[in-house]
Amino acid sequence: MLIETLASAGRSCFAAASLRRFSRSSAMAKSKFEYVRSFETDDTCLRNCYIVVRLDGRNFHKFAEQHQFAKPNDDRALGLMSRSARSVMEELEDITIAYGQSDEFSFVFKRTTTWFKRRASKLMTHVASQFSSSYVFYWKEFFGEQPLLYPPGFDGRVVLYPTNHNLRDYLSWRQADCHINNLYNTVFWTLIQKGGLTTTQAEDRLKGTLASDKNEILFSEFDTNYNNESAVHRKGTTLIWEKVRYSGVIKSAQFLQISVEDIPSMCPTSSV
Ligand SMILES: Nc1nc2c(ncn2[C@@H]2O[C@H](COP(=O)(O)OP(=O)(O)OP(=O)(O)O)[C@@H](O)[C@H]2O)c(=O)[nH]1
Ligand SMILES: [Mg+2]
Ligand SMILES: [Mg+2]
Repeated sequence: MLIETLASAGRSCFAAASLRRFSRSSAMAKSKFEYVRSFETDDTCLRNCYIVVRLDGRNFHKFAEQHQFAKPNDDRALGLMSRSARSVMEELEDITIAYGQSDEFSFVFKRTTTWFKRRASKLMTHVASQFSSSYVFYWKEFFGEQPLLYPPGFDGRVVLYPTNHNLRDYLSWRQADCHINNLYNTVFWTLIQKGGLTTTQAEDRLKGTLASDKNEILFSEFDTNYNNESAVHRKGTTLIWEKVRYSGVIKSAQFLQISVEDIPSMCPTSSV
């Protein structure tokens, strides 16, 4: 077996290395292979910037179909995304805000974080792996006996924002994306599920319509006021730490689920 061969080779290397330790000075301890380290590139994130890691589900269009997600929004899937994001915030240091919608979640690290020496690849991979393993770990809590058919994956990217204004605009941008998609999807699926249209007919009906037209279709044809739809569906989910007092000492310990617009009033401007 290849694995066994490598393992026994590893053991004899180790024995040889131990012997050499007695015969060579510590200055000589570096192996001739050490130079390969210099191939690693420096990916330290610029100081003073907010580090944002955004994850997005890989091919979730297919994943949602195969796991029969409700259309346009599946509360089990959204709950599982938020639960996984909570696990990331609990396990990893210095994340102050997380914002999620659909199959994506953004995590905002403190400006001053020195976690993993601000190395982008370390931060991103820790967030992605903690999130992915939590998604699988907590699956049953949200989907019960419905089986997870294959392991889901999430891609990650790191973006730096130098000012509070930029960070707020970033979060507003993701929330605007949520709003635009959700309004479209809500009307689209209403036309199909309640109006009896085919997907092609619904697409044609919505071609070139503005937000006001979509609101009007919902209101006049289906007696639905879009503003009364669930806030989580319209605005996404924001997780922040809530400061709570334990015997006189203030600690950040609980999660609040709030709307992005409420962030400025909940956090001091120096940190957001
Ligand atoms: N039915 C349903 N589908 C969902 C829900 N949340 C996410 N999705 C699906 O997930 C997709 C996410 O979109 P994208 O991230 O742009 O596309 P993707 O298929 O994941 O492709 P890549 O991200 O490029 O890998 C949506 O288009 C939906 O098909 C949900 O609550 N219900
Ligand atoms: Mg995706
Ligand atoms: Mg997405």
